[in-house]
This record gives sequence, structure tokens and C-alpha cells, in this order.
Amino acid sequence: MKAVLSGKEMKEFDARSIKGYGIPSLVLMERAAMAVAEKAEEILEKERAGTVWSVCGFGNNGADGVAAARMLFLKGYDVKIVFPQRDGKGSEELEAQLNVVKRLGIPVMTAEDLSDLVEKKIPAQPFRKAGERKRSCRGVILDAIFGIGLSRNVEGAYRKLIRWINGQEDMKVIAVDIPSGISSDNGSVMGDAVRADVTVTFGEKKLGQVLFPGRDLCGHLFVKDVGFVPESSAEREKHVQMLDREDLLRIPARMADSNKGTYGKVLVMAGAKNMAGASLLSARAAYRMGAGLVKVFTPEENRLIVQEKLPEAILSTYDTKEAEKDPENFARKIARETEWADVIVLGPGIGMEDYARCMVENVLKDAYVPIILDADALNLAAEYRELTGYFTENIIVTPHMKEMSRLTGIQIEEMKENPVRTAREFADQYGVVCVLKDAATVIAGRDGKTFVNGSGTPAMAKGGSGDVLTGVIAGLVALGLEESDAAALGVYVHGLAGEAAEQHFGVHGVLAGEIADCLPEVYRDGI
Ligand SMILES: NC(=O)C1=CN([C@@H]2O[C@H](COP(=O)(O)OP(=O)(O)OC[C@H]3O[C@@H](n4cnc5c(N)ncnc54)[C@H](OP(=O)(O)O)[C@@H]3O)[C@@H](O)[C@H]2O)[C@@H](O)CC1
Ligand SMILES: [K+]
Repeated sequence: MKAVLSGKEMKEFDARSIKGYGIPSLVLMERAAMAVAEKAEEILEKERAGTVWSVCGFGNNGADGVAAARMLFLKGYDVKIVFPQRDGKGSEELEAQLNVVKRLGIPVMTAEDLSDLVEKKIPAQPFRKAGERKRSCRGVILDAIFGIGLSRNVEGAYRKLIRWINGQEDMKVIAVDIPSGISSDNGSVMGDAVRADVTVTFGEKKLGQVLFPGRDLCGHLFVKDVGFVPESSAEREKHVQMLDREDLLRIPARMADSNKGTYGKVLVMAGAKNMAGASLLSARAAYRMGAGLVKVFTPEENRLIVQEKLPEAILSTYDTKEAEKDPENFARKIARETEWADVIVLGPGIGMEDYARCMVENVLKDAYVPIILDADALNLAAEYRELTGYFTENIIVTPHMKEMSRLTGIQIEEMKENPVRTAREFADQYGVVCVLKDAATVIAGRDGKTFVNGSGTPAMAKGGSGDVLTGVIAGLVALGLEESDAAALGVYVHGLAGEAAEQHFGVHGVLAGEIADCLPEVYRDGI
């Protein structure tokens, strides 16, 4: 698990080393610049190229850029430094770096000196992967205009320079700390932003590098230790966390002396009449994740297909007409089923009929085991607000952006501006675990624990992928993990399984069921 810091937290973190412990700012900067110069040299050697443009702003990000330019100049590369304009007042560190550069005679110019400074916006290139350039590589651009100190939208000469960088098809772009124009707090583009091939960041990851679109614009991200004094583990835990492969070791082992009862009972309440797909995907994923017993509770019409496609599942069916005619009897049936379960998946594909609403209400009212509330159960809660009155600490909600928008009334664009805050506020308001699904899913758990997921691939942007996630989380609860941990680890494992499925079927070809079937590849390697 690694901490991910906001811009403000990062500022406090580096101030702690500089002011708190007396490590000189220029010492940290020298190491930061060296990490950038090393990465640049690696690329220049590989590409057999010799040109370096260091495009710098007037803060310490710019000072890093000037220092790295000096190091590359001393190695014999053809280096030029570019500033947006002549009259900018620089930070103390920048002035110090510029004094050295002047004595060495490294050319320093301004944006106006560039003959091909463009006005028009460079179109996005959705099919170009980071690191791919159209023509052969002539050299490297160091993007050191803004780092974590970006405080407002970019305009004027700054914006022109950003567009100029994006227009250099034959140069590789290394972003110093974070691509200029990206908010380090939430990854949003503030007016315009650099698309980097590589980003070299210092000390800790920033939220702007793990949330989209910043995550995409970083290209390959490298985190370099530059000598900051680390925080205690209690302090680190207060930050947003990101899981890594080591966390797979937290999946409980299977013991020699065990049986199916040892690994928990998952009840999947999913699927509508003649629509069994969601229940099958969820149940299959729960079994693949390691649950001992999985029962599917679904309309009678789905009996044959469930038996045929997943004979390992226990099946319990209900008559939807009867359920509507005699809700009390239906409630008793539901109570018997929920009593059996150690964990419940509630909602995938159940529809919005009255009996579905009755089912959601009864489960929320009477079941005390962890409940993963997804899809139509969430839509029902949005439509019949009184259902949210039953939200308590045993509930994990797994909305995607549209479902979250229905639940909260907040516009999707607004939530995307700060998904961490959106998930956190929802979890705190209702006392639930909130999994806000998106390309970078945010998990807001108990005790203020918040995670951003780093695994996954666009190959998973397909129908049924969310159903699989419910089964993965349920499987982890069945194995014995606490709800917040099961949710965070479940999202991570689900993403890794998606990556494994992409290896087999390509980025366009993955089916949701194949994500479930690739789960064993993930934890087999991890444990
Ligand atoms: N020793 C250390 O601390 C270490 C720091 N390190 C490095 O320092 C970086 C942080 O440096 P930083 O705090 O100086 O901020 P930075 O990103 O350079 O920008 C601030 C400047 O931009 C300006 N500005 C902001 N927005 C603007 C806009 N839209 N349009 C125009 N101007 C705008 C702002 O002006 P102002 O807002 O004051 O008007 C100010 O002049 C960090 O990312 C890392 O690279 C590493 O070397 C490790 C050691
Ligand atoms: K930068």
C-alpha cells in the first residue's frame, strides 16, 4: 500500500523536511533534478538523440528544470532553456539555479523566440499510447512550467508553451513532477495541459497522477526518492492509499484442514425474469474469488439457465407474480435466505418492479451481514429515498458515476472534478463503504480510510464488469476480510483480472465473464 498526496499535503510534506528538519531546499532539488536528468539521458541514449529543451516556469518546478538542463549540458548535450516571458519574478531557488546557468553560458530564451509557437490547440490523439511518437525522436523536452504550485487556469504565454510542447511530434516529453496544467489535487486539466511520455515525480505519488485525465497525461510515471524525511506509519495512513501487489498477500490462505463451510456463504440476489446474466456473473466471480458456497436467488424463469451455466451454484427461485400478490410471504422467504448468508450481493439486474423494491427493503431492514448494494438496488434507493434510511455500516454501495448522480443529485461533471471527496462525503453521511466506480475507482471505507485504485484497463469498460466486481468483493468478505478492506482489495483484484483478460483477448475483445475467469491468475501469482 502506498500513500497518495494532494498538492497541499505534498507541500506540507516537503516543508517538514526543509523547515522541520533543516534539510536545505537546494539539496532536495539537486536530487530531484538528477532523477530527471538520468531519465532524460536514458531516453536520449536509447533514441541516439542529442537535443534537450527545458521549458521552465518561475517557481521551484522551473528551478528543477533549470538544474536538470545544467546537468545534461555538462554531459555534452545540446541544451536550451525556455521561459514563457522575460519579466517573470522567480523563486529564490530559481534565481540560484539561473546564476549557475548564466556562468556556464547555457542559452536561455523566451517563448517569443520560438519560431513555431502555435496558437491552435493540438488535437488529442486517443489512439496514441504514451511513449509512441509518429516520427523518429530528435530529443527530449523537459516540461518544468508548473508542478504542485499550479494555482489557477493557464493562459497567455504559458498556454502557448504548453501547446508548443504538445505539438513537437519528434521530441519525447518528460514532465518534471507532474505535467504542467494538471491539478495535483484531482487530475483535472486547468485550461490546457502537457501530454507527457514520462513523468518523474518526487517522494510520493500525487492524486493528480492517479485520477483521470491527469493519470493518462502523465505517461509512464516514476516515483523517485529525493531524501524527504518519511512520515510515521500513523501519519501515512491519514492520506489516500493505493494498493499494490504486496496487498494480495492479505487474501486469506486456504488451509489444509478446511471444508466449503470454512470459506463463507455468499447469497447473490440478482437477475430479473429471463435475465439471469448478472446473477451468473456475480456468482461465478464469488466462486472464482474463493467463496465456499454461492447461492443464487432469482426468478423461477432463470432456473434452467443458472443450472446449466453454473451448476456449482445453489439455486433458490421465486415467483415474481406471487411475490407481488403476497409480499408478506415473500418477505418471509427472503428472511430465510438472508439468515443463511454470510454476505449478500443485492441488486444486479433485479429491475425496478415492486417486488424488487420489496426485496431491497426487506434485505436492508433485516440482514445484519455485509451487503453489497449494486445497480438496480441503488436505482431503487434513488427512486424511493426512504430506502437510504436503512443504510448502515454493514453496507457496501458500488455505484458508477450515473448511479451516484441519481443517488446524490450531483451532476457527473461535478463529481468527476473531485471523486475522492464525493465518495468520502457519501460514505461519511450514511456510514457505509462507498465504491465510486470509474476509470480510477475511489473506495471510501470506515474510519476515514480512502483508496484510489490503480489497476484495470479500458478493456473492462463493458456490460457485466460491475456484476463481476460485486462477486469479487463478496468473495473476499466470505474469506474473512472486513468490508472496507474487501472493497478496496476487491476493486484492485478485479482490475488486475481485467488486465490479465486483456492479455488473452485484447483491449477490445474481453467479455465480463472472462474477467471472472482470470481471477485465479491474479491471486495465484500474488500469494
Ligand atoms: N525544495 C522543494 O520544495 C522541492 C520542490 N520541488 C519542486 O518544486 C515544485 C513546487 O514548486 P512551487 O511551490 O514553487 O510551485 P510551482 O509548481 O513551481 O509553481 C509555482 C509558480 O507558478 C505560478 N503559477 C501558478 N499557477 C499559475 C498560472 N496558472 N499561471 C501563471 N503562473 C502560475 C506561481 O505564481 P503565483 O501563484 O505566486 O502567482 C509560482 O510562481 C514541485 O512540483 C517540484 O517540482 C522539488 O525540487 C523537490 C524539492
Ligand atoms: K511540470
